[in-house]
Amino acid sequence: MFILVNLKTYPCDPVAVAEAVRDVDESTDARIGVAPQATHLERVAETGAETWAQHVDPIEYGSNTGHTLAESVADAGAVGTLINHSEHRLKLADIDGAVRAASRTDLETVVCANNPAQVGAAAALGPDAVAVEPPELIGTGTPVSQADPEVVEGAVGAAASVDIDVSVLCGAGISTGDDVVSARDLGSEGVLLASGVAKADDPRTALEDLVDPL
Ligand SMILES: O=C(CO)COP(=O)(O)O
Repeated sequence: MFILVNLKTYPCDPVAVAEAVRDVDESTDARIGVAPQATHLERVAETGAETWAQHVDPIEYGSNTGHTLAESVADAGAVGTLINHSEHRLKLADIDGAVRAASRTDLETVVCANNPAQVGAAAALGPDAVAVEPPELIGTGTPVSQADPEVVEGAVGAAASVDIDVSVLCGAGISTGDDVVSARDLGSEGVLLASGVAKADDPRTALEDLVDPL
């Protein structure tokens, strides 16, 4: 299972979380990555944790003030990027452009989607993975794998019917090892989560709990 921790803009210490991600990753068969804010990418990558960007724009080098260039996040040490997170939605053409921008510099891509229909559309753009996250469950602590198992199974089916090589993650409300196991049982190859780690009193313990049953 791939556990990707999105730090959003939560007021946590990104380096401390990254060090916990690095250490817990070494203690488990699961793969763990962390997606800090763009300004923290370099410091996070220097810890040795698998580092992801939260977003890249569908642009090339040039006159793009305020945008995020795939080459720059790769230079900062990121190995992958989220695209089209529910809190950073893009138009379909821009999702396509962002996937291409990431591919230019060999960043792994996870395109987020709200539901199975969007997962099918996202999978058709050729990312490495899609992540289904019902927006109404994000940040609630109610795990998608329990509250809406059909959406996870539907996403797995939708992606497989378009491109069998596109992995499926799920997210929203995931915070325990049991949630991760439920997600796996529904066919998900990983989870995308945020508050369960970023807002935990002790992110390291939260990470250890997440991988414990795997
Ligand atoms: O948006 C999410 C991960 O990208 C999910 O957030 P929560 O884990 O806080 O529900």
